[in-house]
Amino acid sequence: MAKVGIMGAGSWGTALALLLYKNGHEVAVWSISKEEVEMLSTKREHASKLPGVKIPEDMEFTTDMEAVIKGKDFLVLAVPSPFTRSTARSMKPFVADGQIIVDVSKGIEETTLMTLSQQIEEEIPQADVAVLSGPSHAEEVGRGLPTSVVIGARTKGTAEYLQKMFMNEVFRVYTSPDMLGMELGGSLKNVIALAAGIADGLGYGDNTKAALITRGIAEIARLGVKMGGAVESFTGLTGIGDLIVTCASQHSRNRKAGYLIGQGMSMQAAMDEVKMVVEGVYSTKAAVKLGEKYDVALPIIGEVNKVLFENKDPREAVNELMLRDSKAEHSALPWKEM
Ligand SMILES: NC(=O)C1=CN([C@@H]2O[C@H](COP(=O)(O)OP(=O)(O)OC[C@H]3O[C@@H](n4cnc5c(N)ncnc54)[C@H](OP(=O)(O)O)[C@@H]3O)[C@@H](O)[C@H]2O)C=CC1
Ligand SMILES: O=C(CO)COP(=O)(O)O
Repeated sequence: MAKVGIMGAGSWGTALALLLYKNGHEVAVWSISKEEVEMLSTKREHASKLPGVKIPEDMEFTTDMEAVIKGKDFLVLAVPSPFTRSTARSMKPFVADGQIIVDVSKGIEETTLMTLSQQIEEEIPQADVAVLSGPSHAEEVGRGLPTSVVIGARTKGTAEYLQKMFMNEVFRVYTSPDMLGMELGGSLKNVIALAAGIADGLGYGDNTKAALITRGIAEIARLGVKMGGAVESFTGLTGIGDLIVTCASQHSRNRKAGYLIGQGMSMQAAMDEVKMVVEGVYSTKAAVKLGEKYDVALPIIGEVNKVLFENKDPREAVNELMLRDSKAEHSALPWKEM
């Protein structure tokens, strides 16, 4: 049995707290919000985010960060990506040398273009930082539906230790040394999921969605491989796997926000309506900057950026994608000389 501290009591933090508790670990959860701590401690259910999922009486919720960090075998960081750096900075004084922090959030910092693990390593240099990613909606993990994810870490030892801690008969965990590829896949898929939602909101069909998913992963992999990620991370659970679930699922916040935008809502109104974090909105600008920095064409991401931040009509964005210069799908094989 391990002692685990969870930082963040939103849907993902709570679902993972329950999973680790069921695996026999002792779990304490920190939230920045007094109201959230009070609600979870008394109601023993996250009614708005994980309705119907009971929280055990002996799972502690608190705003006391030090108490949740000190003496824990590992920590799980599950706050929205715009708050990863600030939360890590507040955690730093309490984190022991070599203490493991598993980041489970998905995003890229717009100003520095750093992944979340890079930000945490910068803020808490004494920590052993790992990541968990893959197709895993909290609503389904909370209900114990079969799910597969990947743990990425600097060392095989940490990855395999965490694999053992998280894995059970409905939660299958693979390991990977490619933290960069995993994190790029996890954050960039949210931008494509916004596009898929927009297409749904416009009333487009399955053909459109399949094209967005397929050309979207081509974009993500092109950039990710150029940045040093492994192609297998983009063709695996943390790439195409997470992209499929986010573009297709009724649970996806990014797809839902995109849907509302496709129906005519402004970006801000759509985010307010979703009520939970819509990470793709934050990752879009960072993705555009990464495309420029690494000189990689990102046509779908570029159009999402214009729809979100330049009030471009989504129909016009789709038209432009359809009418780009004609080209070959790929150049993996040479043409035959006739
Ligand atoms: N939900 C999911 O299915 C999955 C989510 N993820 C990722 O996990 C991360 C968290 O998502 P999720 O749990 O859904 O988000 P939620 O919106 O459900 O919850 C976020 C939590 O962070 C808290 N919070 C708000 N502001 C701050 C702050 N300034 N500092 C620290 N904490 C703050 C929120 O408190 P309050 O409620 O008071 O605002 C809430 O407890 C995201 O990066 C997401 O992409 C990854 C896989 C699955
Ligand atoms: O990353 C996720 C599932 O793997 C969650 O996606 P959303 O944030 O769009 O709900």
